[in-house]
Amino acid sequence: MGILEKIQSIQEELARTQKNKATEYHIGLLKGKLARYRQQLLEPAPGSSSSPGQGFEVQKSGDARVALIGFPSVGKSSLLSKITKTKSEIANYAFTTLTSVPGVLEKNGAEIQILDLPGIIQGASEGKGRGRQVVSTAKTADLVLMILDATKPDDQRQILERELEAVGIRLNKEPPNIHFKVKTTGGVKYNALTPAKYLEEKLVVNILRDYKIHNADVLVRDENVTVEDFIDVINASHRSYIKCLYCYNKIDAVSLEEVDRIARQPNSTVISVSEDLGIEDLVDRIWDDLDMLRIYTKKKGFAPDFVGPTVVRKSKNSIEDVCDMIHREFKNHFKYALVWGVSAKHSPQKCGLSHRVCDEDVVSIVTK
Ligand SMILES: Nc1nc2c(ncn2[C@@H]2O[C@H](COP(=O)(O)OP(=O)(O)OP(=O)(O)O)[C@@H](O)[C@H]2O)c(=O)[nH]1
Ligand SMILES: [K+]
Ligand SMILES: [Mg+2]
Repeated sequence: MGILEKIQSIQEELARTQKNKATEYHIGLLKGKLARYRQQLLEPAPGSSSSPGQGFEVQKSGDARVALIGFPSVGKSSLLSKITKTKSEIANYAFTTLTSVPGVLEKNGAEIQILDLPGIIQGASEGKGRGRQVVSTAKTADLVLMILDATKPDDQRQILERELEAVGIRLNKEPPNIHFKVKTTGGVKYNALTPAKYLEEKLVVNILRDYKIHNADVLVRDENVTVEDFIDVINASHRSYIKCLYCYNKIDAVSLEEVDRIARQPNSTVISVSEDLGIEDLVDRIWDDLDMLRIYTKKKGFAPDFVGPTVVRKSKNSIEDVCDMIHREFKNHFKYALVWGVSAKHSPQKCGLSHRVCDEDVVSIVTK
């Protein structure tokens, strides 16, 4: 049996197995196996030079990358052409775009790379069309902008989510709170801070056995983690936790009531590229979701540079991170930093490398 058939047979078994307490354990094992085969599918076949799991090779540029993911003809290229200076071919037939087309969105002095991609369809992650390349490219993004057609049924979103999940992308989710470490001896040591509701030691041990892991520490820190979460932790090196903004295009073609309903869904925004509706809001949302901070650097005796801010992420916002953004060598010559703005207790505050900056702080780095 090939991997695709194995995957299919497990999926069929999962579909016909009723979910209840008695089958929970068996379902857990099946899910572990399924994840293992899916992973194999994404890896190049031994001896082959091609690597099916690879994305389109587009040089990363700017301060962040946003990938446009969606079915054919939902308006991905129309949007790219609207918010960047790049023109990507637009037409009313499916699969107009056949490769990855990068454009640059300028916002708040930052440069955000927007990647227009070919449309994907159900089965993309298993290699239908350019699908696998597209979903693999999505993995490299800081934000997935899922473009949806407001005139189409709700299930379009779920189908796309499943395709992204199949290649290990987890949308709008934090990594599961499980400590996991593979060891060389000692067997599997399972512990939970409070008893896990959906996991038990025997299942954990047997899933690990299927992965040929016989020695490991497992500490469950959150009672709500699921079997899927545990499988994700075993496969952590192949998982990407990425924010997703759901963007419904073509609202010019649906009723106001429908627009209102869609706009109220979580992480969702509504636009019409052709009627120029909601575009500014969308760009603001992209900026917010990328969690970027603008830092204005200042040389001694000069006014701060308010035109070309140094951009850092909220999760990497120490003075050390700011130094790294300016120059690789910078922190080696670092003496102290002067900081003006929200993060400073007084202006300016003299700070070390670990000080955390806020949006629009002014920073002056003093070197040795
Ligand atoms: N009614 C309406 N049509 C739109 C809107 N935006 C784009 N379109 C039309 O939708 C069709 C597809 O647009 P594209 O930008 O080529 O779509 P795409 O998602 O890039 O398509 P592929 O590259 O084939 O995957 C074109 O005929 C556009 O003119 C919109 O806001 N409203
Ligand atoms: K199209
Ligand atoms: Mg296109």
